[in-house]
Amino acid sequence: MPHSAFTLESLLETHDLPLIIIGADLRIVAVNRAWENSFGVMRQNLVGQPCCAENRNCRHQRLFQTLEAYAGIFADTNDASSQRSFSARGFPLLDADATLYLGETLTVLKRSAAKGNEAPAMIGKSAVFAQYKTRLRQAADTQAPVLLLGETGTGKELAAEFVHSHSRQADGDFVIVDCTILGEELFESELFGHEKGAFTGATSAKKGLFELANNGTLFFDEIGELPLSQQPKLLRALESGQFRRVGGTAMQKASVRVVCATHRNLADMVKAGRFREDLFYRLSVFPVEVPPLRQRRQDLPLLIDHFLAQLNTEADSGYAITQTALIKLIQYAWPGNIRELRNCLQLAAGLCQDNSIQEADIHFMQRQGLGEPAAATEASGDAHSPPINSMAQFEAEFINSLISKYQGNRKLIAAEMNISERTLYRKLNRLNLN
Ligand SMILES: Nc1ncnc2c1ncn2[C@@H]1O[C@H](COP(=O)(O)OP(=O)(O)OP(=O)(O)O)[C@@H](O)[C@H]1O
Repeated sequence: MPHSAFTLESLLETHDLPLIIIGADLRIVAVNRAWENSFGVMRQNLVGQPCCAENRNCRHQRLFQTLEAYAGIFADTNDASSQRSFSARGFPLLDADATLYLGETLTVLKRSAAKGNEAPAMIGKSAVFAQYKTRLRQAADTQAPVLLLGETGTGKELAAEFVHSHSRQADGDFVIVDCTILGEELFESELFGHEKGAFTGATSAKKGLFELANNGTLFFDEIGELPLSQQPKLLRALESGQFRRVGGTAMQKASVRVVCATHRNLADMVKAGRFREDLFYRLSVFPVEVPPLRQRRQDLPLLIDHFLAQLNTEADSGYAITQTALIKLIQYAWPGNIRELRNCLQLAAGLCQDNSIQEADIHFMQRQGLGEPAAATEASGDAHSPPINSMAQFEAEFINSLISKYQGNRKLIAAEMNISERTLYRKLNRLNLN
């Protein structure tokens, strides 16, 4: 296999969301492992297959016609019995020969307890981790809304699932609301549902995420991104437990446990007038700080073993790590936390010879806006931000020019950059352009 193709495969694997690549003939070109795991189908049974069971007029076909990136919440039409829905982001991709493909990432929104889905294991034994886990158990025992505060990649989504699976709602569904895509257009119809004919394209009635989470947990991921204009609507629904579907007259009821997460300082956002104070108090009854990986460095060997074991099972292989490579991993500050550690090991496994991960196979993410990879000099505490390097400055200037060009419309900016909105969102955070 040519080296470049091999590296691209590795890059596909560093996406922790299910990712699918579709060709203009509406057939599947590639999927990553997260996709195989989420849908329980191996890639050899997928490549070459049609993208959708009924692929006339599907969202993928529309992208090839309009070349416009999309984001929205869709039901799993390939397996209607699963009642699964997911938030999908599609974006155009061009290869070196200017052939057009479609990339799509999915977040499965509803994990059904009825199907015996257990929350994935939370690994850690350090004192900091033990304290944190105790706090999560306490949070699970109360009925109060929980607010998870922590840096990117620290495991907030995993913590939310932990709270759900240890709470009285454990027999209900765990439903994720991705606030980074809930703009003004989508908010009400996705959260509260809509009736048939409520707007163009509403060809049938649809339940909203509140209804889907009835008797379960509604997890608002990145709650700090919820537009100010939509916040009163959410507050009203949470206070009363009632809402109306778009285009409907009847009041609907849903009993949901609310868990939110953010990497932002919501209290500062309240002071700056960017987050409603009443909603902040409503959501932050039980705050939980999610510790960054550098504050629980003792857990690194355990986490490394865990991810290597995962890779060995998935690839039916026997990866092992050398002592010097292990030391290199332990000395690093992990600004991208557990997600960065997992991606780093995945890439190293792809690059190493004879299944033995050496020091040279370990590559840390170049963090635009944060200078060189962070060596861990402090045992704990926050990573300092070195001066912005010139590459990051160049990238920031480029993105700024697109922000002016498209008046801040993230969908259009992401499309022009050939990246997903989620990736754009992470770049904006890293470069402090939000
Ligand atoms: N304690 C843990 N043990 C094992 N895996 C973990 C642990 N914490 C997090 N992970 C893994 O790390 C990855 C990132 O976790 P997660 O998506 O929950 O982070 P997050 O804080 O929600 O990130 P973001 O703020 O960027 O959305 C996931 O693959 C998750 O399974």
